[in-house]
Amino acid sequence: MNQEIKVDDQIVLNIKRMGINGEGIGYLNKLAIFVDYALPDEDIEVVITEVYENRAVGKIKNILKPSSMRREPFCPVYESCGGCQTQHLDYEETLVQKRDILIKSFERYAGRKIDEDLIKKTMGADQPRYYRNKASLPVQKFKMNNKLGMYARNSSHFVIIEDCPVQNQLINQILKTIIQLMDELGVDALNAKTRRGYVRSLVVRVSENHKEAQVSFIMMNKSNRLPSLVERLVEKEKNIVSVFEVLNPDIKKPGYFTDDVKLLYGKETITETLNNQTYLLKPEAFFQLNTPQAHKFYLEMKRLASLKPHEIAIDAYAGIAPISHYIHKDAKHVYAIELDSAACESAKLSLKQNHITNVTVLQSDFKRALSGLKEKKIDVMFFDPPRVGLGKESIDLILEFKPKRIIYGSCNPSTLAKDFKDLLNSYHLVEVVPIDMFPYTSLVESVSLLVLKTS
Ligand SMILES: C[S@@+](CC[C@H](N)C(=O)[O-])C[C@H]1O[C@@H](n2cnc3c(N)ncnc32)[C@H](O)[C@@H]1O
Repeated sequence: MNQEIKVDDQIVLNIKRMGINGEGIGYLNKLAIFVDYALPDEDIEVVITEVYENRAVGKIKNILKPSSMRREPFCPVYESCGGCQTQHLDYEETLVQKRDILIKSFERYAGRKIDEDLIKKTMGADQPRYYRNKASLPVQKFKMNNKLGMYARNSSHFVIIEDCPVQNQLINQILKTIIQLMDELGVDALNAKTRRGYVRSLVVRVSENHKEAQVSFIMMNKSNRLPSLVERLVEKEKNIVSVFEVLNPDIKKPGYFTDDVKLLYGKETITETLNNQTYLLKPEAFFQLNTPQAHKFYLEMKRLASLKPHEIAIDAYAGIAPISHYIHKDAKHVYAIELDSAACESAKLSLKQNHITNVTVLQSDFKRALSGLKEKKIDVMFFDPPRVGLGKESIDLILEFKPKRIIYGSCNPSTLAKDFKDLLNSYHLVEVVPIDMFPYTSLVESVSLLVLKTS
């Protein structure tokens, strides 16, 4: 336990920077103190709530000198929900802070000095609100009514949400209609106390450019009234073209989808168009949550790669293979590697629909698929892994292949910087472009170009 400070102490703190979860960080001597909703340059009166060996946590008691960038949050449940972390900061300034988070992560984890000029300005969103094209939200029955909500950060407290201002408005409208129909027809949400009820969560995805909607009911128990609800729903909400029922009775299991998936209405996929190419999205398959920003992300990947017509590329952690779609014309052949079977199915359907013949989809774990490509001369590798990053074993394998260029799309600056630590022994970092994929959250997405060092 730290000797300098204890729980319930009140101190005045000058906030120096923003942390990876959107909190303000100030220092008492050398001890970092993390304060939610505090902003860089502010003087804050803080009450200490937690103390550890190398850090402490505090909460704002009083803002003595507010930042000129402080703004009124636009969501009524901003603080209790916790889904967004930076609504109290001017949007343009959030972009500056995201670049800074990348720089600080490189300083901390990359094991060498990285020239800050290589890290470009964050590409902001033209429409930073109403951007999420998919909502996955729990529902609960309270006394007479069903309610939609979200569990507060690190808590089982259920925060009721009526309208989410970072979610596509069509999703908000569809969710409201579903809740009304659940009340009317007695298709109840799970009651957390009695464990009675049917619906655990609702997943709604919309395609921005076709305005098609797909609804998945994640069910604790089957309800024989669900088919009538769906009939009424699609009558009221004409954009819905695909409805699934997913049976997921194991309350302890995280996630939404199981193998027990049944199409109740319409088609298996919804259609999205990006860059004049059509994607067919199954409900379980990963697709970037912010469609216009995803377009910028893929264009940056294509630009940074500068592929040549004779080159062979790998699109690793491919999802439904949007990167392959964007780059296929520039390359001789692309291998898209993806673990999830629904995503691979969507990828194959989409490639066929777009008459693309020089992309092979390999449904496999990345390392296993790459080991199987030892005979091929891979020139360029594209990576877009989940938040855990690539990790040492994958990097060791990549270094056996030594592709000429690596394009690394990342949604986590810490794991990106840790992966750079090993990669930068053999590669030059040429450019990093942060892209604001999740406005008003602390999440930092980026694309980097690494070029093989020549001896
Ligand atoms: C961040 S998403 C990126 C998807 C895609 N590049 C896009 O932009 O839509 C990461 C993907 O990696 C896949 N994945 C996770 N672990 C994997 C592994 N070990 N091998 C291959 N793919 C994996 C996930 O199923 C997911 O589709």
